[in-house]
Amino acid sequence: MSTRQRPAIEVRGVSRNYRSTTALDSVSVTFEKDMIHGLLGRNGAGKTTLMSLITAQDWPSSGEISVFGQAPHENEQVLPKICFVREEQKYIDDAKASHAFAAAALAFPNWDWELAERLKQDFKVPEKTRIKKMSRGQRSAVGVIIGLASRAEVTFFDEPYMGLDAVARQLFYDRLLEDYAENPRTIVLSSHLIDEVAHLIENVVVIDQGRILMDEPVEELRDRAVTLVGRSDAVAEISGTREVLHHEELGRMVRTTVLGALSQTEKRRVHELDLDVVPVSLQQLIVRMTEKQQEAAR
Ligand SMILES: Nc1ncnc2c1ncn2[C@@H]1O[C@H](COP(=O)(O)OP(=O)(O)OP(=O)(O)O)[C@@H](O)[C@H]1O
Repeated sequence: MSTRQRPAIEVRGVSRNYRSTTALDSVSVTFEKDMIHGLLGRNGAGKTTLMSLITAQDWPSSGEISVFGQAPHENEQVLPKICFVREEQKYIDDAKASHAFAAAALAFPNWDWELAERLKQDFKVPEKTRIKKMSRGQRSAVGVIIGLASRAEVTFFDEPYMGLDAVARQLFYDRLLEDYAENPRTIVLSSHLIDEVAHLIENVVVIDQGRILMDEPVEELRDRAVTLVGRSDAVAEISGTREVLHHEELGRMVRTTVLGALSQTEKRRVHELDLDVVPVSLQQLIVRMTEKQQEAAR
């Protein structure tokens, strides 16, 4: 028998049709337990729809979803384990941050007040302002705090950085990693800022026009390409006939990203030629791999 544990989330053949739009087209994907997954895709790709279905805020037109082996819809055993942080979260009319946190504390059994208080200071969330009157960034901070302090076994962050400035975004990434290290759980983060979340995510799911285009561990993805920096003739010797994903010229120096890992012989040659091998930009890699998949599907 396999020792592999069952994924936290299983989506099988799920479609969601709106009148004239197929937001999800027979999607099958799993999200492993205790991992940070990146759910990436262009505007309108179907990310929010997929997250809404898994978190039982919407019903699929067809297909099956299970979270910890159970259908999440109207399931009181599963729903307290799921937290969904999204921009257009509705709060009761006069709610202040403290009211939203109190409601979350009731909804999520693992809620941590100490963490919520600390994050409230970190993000400088105003005490007395009603959420309705808060700035976009302050409202995002309230959502992020609920997502982290709920310590839900499955947490979805749908582009949580909307309106957050660079400092607040970094704070969110840092606090997420710190808390995840101490309390591993299943986190799905949707984002357009691929390079910004690249160091956080362990697995990448790319969705496009309602279909899954890629589902792969980040480490494996990174090994698919290499970026070489150095003299143009030396880089050209190694890049040879490989497919170039990206190329920049900086005077006599070039920076080229090519598909395919380096062989041992090539690695030695790279050293002799005094070339630098730098980590690949996940954004470039995903954009190019996605284009290739789309070309192949045509
Ligand atoms: N309630 C709805 N009624 C009609 N069409 C909808 C509805 N919700 C989503 N759609 C459509 O379904 C598709 C997927 O939308 P979705 O919000 O899931 O995309 P997304 O990947 O989250 O996009 P973004 O990155 O722009 O937020 C889009 O074409 C969208 O217009």
